[in-house]
Amino acid sequence: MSERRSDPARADDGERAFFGRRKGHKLRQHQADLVEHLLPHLALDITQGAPANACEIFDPAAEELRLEIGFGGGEHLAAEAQDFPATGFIGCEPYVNGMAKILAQIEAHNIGNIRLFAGDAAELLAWLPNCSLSRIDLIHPDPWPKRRHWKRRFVQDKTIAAMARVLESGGEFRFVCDIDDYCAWTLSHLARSSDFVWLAERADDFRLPWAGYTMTRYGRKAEREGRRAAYLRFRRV
Ligand SMILES: C[S@@+](CC[C@H](N)C(=O)[O-])C[C@H]1O[C@@H](n2cnc3c(N)ncnc32)[C@H](O)[C@@H]1O
Repeated sequence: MSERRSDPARADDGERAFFGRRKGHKLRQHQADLVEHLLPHLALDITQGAPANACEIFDPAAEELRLEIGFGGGEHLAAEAQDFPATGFIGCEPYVNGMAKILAQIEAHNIGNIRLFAGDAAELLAWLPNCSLSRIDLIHPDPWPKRRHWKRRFVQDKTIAAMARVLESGGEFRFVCDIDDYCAWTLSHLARSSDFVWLAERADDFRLPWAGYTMTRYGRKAEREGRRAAYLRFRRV
């Protein structure tokens, strides 16, 4: 992974450094065409103010709005968007090769209820109005397993507060991860937030995916390598 030099510990004045990679292998011609010609129609421009009713980023306005952070190849995002056509979905992914993949699925299946942001989800969260989302999914986030890199994990007190601000009351933050330490980290960070409650009542509530869950590329990789994912659901109180 390419890394910025700045120390995220010093990015403490409201700014959060981004550490993922933005580019991988060269895009095929059709993928490059989609990024050049289709993405501008679907991309959110966060340099402009958000509409007071964020559902109006869709025309006609969506019934509700959901966000998937770091959608990777877009398997889960594309499936959810097709299963819930009245819901508007924002997919956030800084990695251009992932962006090309979701654009190909949007084109192939003529999906009309996805908008995209090709940047850091923390910036997108800051742009969204209060109480604008019914759900946020963070599926197999970059795990940053080394202790000195934990501060690069997406789940931090600040991003939890940002998610709490944009989620409506009763909305959900859903987190899927196959790295035990990151699951424990997320549980302990969410536990000390008064904005969320963990919804698990029995082990199967976090050991098994929720109904209708679409496995992602990283989920399949974890299974192949013998790691079991946890499926954590938190409700915004
Ligand atoms: C391990 S991959 C998982 C991809 C996909 N969710 C899956 O399960 O296959 C993590 C993804 O999160 C993206 N990512 C990392 N930091 C991010 C951030 N700050 N905002 C949005 N996406 C981010 C990466 O580009 C990468 O595609």
